[in-house]
Amino acid sequence: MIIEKLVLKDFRNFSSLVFDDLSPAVNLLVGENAQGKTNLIEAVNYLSCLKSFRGAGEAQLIREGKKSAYLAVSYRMASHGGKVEAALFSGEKRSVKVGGVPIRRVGELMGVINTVVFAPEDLKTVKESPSLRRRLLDMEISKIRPLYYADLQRYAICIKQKNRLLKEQRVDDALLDTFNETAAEAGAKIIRRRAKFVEMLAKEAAAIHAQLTDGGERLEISYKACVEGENLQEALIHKLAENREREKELRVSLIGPHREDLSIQVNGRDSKLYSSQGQQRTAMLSIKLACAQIAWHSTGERPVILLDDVFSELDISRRERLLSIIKKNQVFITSTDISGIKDVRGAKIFKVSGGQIFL
Ligand SMILES: Nc1ncnc2c1ncn2[C@@H]1O[C@H](COP(=O)(O)OP(=O)(O)OP(=O)(O)O)[C@@H](O)[C@H]1O
Repeated sequence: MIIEKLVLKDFRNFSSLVFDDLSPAVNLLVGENAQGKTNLIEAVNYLSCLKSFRGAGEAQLIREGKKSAYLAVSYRMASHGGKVEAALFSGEKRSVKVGGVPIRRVGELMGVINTVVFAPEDLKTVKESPSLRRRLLDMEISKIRPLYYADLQRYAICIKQKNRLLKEQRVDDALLDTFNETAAEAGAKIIRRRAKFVEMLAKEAAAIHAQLTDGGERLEISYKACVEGENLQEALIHKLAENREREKELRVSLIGPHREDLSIQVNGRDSKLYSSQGQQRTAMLSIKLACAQIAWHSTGERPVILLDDVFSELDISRRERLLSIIKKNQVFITSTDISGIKDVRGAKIFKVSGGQIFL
């Protein structure tokens, strides 16, 4: 897919922007620090999932001193084109439209615009808590399987209610059984999808990582679920029954996909504990590019790739290998330094300065 036009009004440090001379290949957004480069790719990404990849809330996205912000992208795919727009208001509910029609749930937007973003914050996914690795899986699967998002929501609500019950003085066993049944039903679907996705991810990411490192490093990814086998739902029911007393004693839900993790190993060792910062960054980049490959295979459309400040961390040969991997996608790359990237074939260079763009 190709983003043809981005319109911003009072979004972050952009008061008013119509950005419509985009390249269908590489777009280099170059400028000094704090000029609005990341804000631009944050806006494109926001319209794909209604979340800021920097973890910002809606209030932070609205230009300081203003009460509302507006963002819109027009896109083109092989079969059709369309428009996604969002209006954000301080203290009021946002309004989101796809093709001019308001949507009520985030799930309705999933997969409409597919982007894969890689930003310095992504290093946390390797280094920090399992919840970030689960979030990566869940976001990427939702983009290609919008129904998965509904299963996740159903499961999350169930676990929240179950945890509330487990905190009560006297736990109603019949109610606990009901929650466990719902958790097993939705949980089994989540585990099945995650396991299948990670199987593809492991293969794609290992190949990309070998390419990026010129065969110098080996990346292995795996997902260890709490249950395995043909009938995951039944296995999960049994496991929950086995752990019922322990859950009651500890007053928290311990078993299920909300407690699982993705293992990321470089050269046979846990990347979180043993890899250098550069190795972790390359591992994460390989994982994100693999997600883009999977999205392409699953939907027939190549996602838009958003790379925030990635070049400054890569040596020239890794930059060149990276560009050859993503050369068929539309790409947005932010950088403070034009040297070393100005010769990228087919690239359009935009200067970003003080919330404005110059060609
Ligand atoms: N809600 C907001 N209203 C107005 N300005 C904002 C808002 N949020 C962020 N900014 C400003 O936007 C500017 C640009 O931020 P951005 O992160 O896009 O910079 P950048 O060009 O990517 O810089 P760097 O190269 O340092 O990463 C900053 O000066 C920041 O203070």
